[in-house]
Amino acid sequence: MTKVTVTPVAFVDPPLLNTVGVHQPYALRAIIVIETSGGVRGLGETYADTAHLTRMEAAAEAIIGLDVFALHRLRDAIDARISTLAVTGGDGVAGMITTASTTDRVFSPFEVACLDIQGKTLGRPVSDLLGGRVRDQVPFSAYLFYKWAAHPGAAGTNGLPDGWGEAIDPGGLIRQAHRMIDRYGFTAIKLKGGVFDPDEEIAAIKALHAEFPGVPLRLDPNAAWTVETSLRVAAELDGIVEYLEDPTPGLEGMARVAERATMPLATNMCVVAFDHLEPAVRKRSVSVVLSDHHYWGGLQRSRLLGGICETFGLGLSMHSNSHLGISLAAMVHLASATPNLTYACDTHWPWKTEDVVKPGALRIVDGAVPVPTGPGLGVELDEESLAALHQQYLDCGIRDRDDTGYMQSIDPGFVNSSPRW
Ligand SMILES: O=C([O-])[C@@H](O)[C@@H](O)[C@H](O)[C@@H](O)C(=O)[O-]
Ligand SMILES: [Mg+2]
Repeated sequence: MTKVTVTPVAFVDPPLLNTVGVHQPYALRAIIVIETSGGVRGLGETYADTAHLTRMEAAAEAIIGLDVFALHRLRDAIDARISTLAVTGGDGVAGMITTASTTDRVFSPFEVACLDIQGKTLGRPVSDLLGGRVRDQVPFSAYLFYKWAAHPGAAGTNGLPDGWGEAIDPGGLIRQAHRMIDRYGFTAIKLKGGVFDPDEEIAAIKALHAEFPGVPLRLDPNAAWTVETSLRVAAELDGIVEYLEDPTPGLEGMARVAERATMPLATNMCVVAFDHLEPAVRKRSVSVVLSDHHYWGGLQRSRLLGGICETFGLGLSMHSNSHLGISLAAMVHLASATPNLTYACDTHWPWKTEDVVKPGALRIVDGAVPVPTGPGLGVELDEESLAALHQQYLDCGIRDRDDTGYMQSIDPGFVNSSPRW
């Protein structure tokens, strides 16, 4: 590779509520472009928090000259370079996932960009580099959020409603679900919980169950509940949710809930790196791992995770954060080539209105994304959009995702604590 660029971008994001606060008016991402001496370009996408950007920029310099097929050497070079940096933090997920491997998180978008180049060079889709597709469409869930109608104007945006409307009760969530399902045809529903008292969230899930009978449901409070509260919610939602995601913090707490809950427990919080797998299996903390190539070290290492889950009889699903089209393409190629990924994946895709890739390559039809079959990732960078969203990054003033700080700027009494109930 002869040139590697890291470009931070910001895109408009609605006021989606979660247990640590509320999404800021713009979500941040970094776009990686790798170029070879032969003029082939590969794309990657990752978080853009300040500390992460510092590591990415250092890594980008360190890998110039390496072969895009030498992925082990690439990871070693990145590991060696970032271990010399005196930066901390920068998880890009508002403090919800802090124990993932820093090397894997930094390596991931470069690996994806290299696979994009490999695919383009060979004339094959990335899914073929991962063992080939086992499915031509990748199902996703309707990812519902409690939300406000608009960002408060004083907080730095125009305060205009985003079109989705307010959703702070079961009626609002049902309207949101109908809109999302009408538009995209989703056949599974996930609700981001941990926002309101658990009884209100139980009522919301029961209302969704009544409105969409037979549709698999999930509730994810991001570890907002104690073990006792988790068990109470689990008993109420027995036979209603296909899994309960991160009800309570930590492997120990999850194991105590798992012992008595009737439904599987899933996580993208207490098993987020390879060294968490052994204790999680030993303690029987979870039965489903939500993979995420952005912090599991890219697509090849996510396949390794899939193999480990298969070996230990763990289910596999896929986690999401606010993202753009390069990430969705990578998620779709990976999911298409992972036989044991049998749950509908998560995506924040419906919540965004801007992108850095040209439209058309990715779409959600009948709740699933048809896997791109062209060479590489199958998405093309839109240079004008990249420049515009980079300018938006420069102008918006946000440099780190901070859902808690933003919430406190609106509600000074808000306290971020886990567990909250
Ligand atoms: O977008 C959010 O607010 C989510 O809460 C996200 O940050 C989580 O990482 C994620 O979707 C999850 O499943 O925990
Ligand atoms: Mg989750």
